[in-house]
Amino acid sequence: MSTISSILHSGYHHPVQRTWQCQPSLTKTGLIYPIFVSDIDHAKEAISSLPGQYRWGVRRLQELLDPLVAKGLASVMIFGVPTNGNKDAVGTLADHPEGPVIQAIQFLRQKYPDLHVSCDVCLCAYTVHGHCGILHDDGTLNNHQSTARLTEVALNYARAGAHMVAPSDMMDGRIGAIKQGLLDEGFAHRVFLMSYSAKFASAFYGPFREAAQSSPTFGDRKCYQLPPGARGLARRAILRDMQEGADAIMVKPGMPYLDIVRDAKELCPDRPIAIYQVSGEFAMLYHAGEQGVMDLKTSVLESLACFQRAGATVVITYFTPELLDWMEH
Ligand SMILES: NCc1[nH]cc(CCC(=O)O)c1CC(=O)O
Ligand SMILES: [Zn+2]
Ligand SMILES: [Zn+2]
Repeated sequence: MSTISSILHSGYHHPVQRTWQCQPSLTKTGLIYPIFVSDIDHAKEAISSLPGQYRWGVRRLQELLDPLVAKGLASVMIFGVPTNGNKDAVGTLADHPEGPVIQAIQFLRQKYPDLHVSCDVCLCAYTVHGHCGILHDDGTLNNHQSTARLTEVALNYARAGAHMVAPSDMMDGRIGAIKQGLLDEGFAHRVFLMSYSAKFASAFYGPFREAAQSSPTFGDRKCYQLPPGARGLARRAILRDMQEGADAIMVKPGMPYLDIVRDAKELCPDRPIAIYQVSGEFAMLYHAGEQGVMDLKTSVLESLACFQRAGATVVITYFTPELLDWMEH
């Protein structure tokens, strides 16, 4: 015989009651769509590792975005993809006035007045060696020079009109340096700083590196991205970035790291918490759906519900176009 307190099912028998048991649901403004922008103006190159995603030339971005904006797309995150010949030691093309990112910011701001335009800030897609910062001659990271260069890049994105900069490089001290730069240049009141605070050295970035052509030519990123099992380092990085002036904290990848999202929410209860459902997660769900192993819509919506349950308020996902069809608000 069950006791009164053992009865749970009556609390969620009806669909309305089920909504009462859940976090307030995420709406379309909580989604950020990552887009790859090529330095070839008229490009539309399929990315084989990310089915359905393309490297877009600035001149063709409208083809991608007109229908999505009509469905309620609120926010994009720009990733520049320069052709290999243009890469150098300091990532000049990251913020060159004719480069893909600055061109895309200017185009999007002028074409879509209500669109929230954000930029990933990193050097790996623009350096010859494919690392996220500037290197010493012996191949180790020059944290000081890297931070200065990343600050310059973030400020140039702000000057071009970006509403948000999101540094993914993982150099020590870059959040403080960028915040100070934004303050000094008078941008701090209109440019939002989202830190990739808890970014782990993950195999789940594999498909992205093909998309952005940003694989390191030697070594790996384990010296500047967190070891997957390192909860303590993640918590310290979250607290540090909050103290250095991050307006929001991001956790990346998403699904295997939901405990870290919960940690971020508890450490920073008054800031938006973002989660990046990365390229490898997209690929897993996509291929499972395609093979009929799982239903794509159901599993993607479930991942979203779980991100929210863990404490996320913003979700960066390649499924944004589908979600705009699947979500009602
Ligand atoms: N620093 C660049 C960057 N920004 C976002 C991702 C990964 C995104 C994804 O996998 O979808 C990466 C790759 C990396 O750090 O290796
Ligand atoms: Zn990088
Ligand atoms: Zn090392």
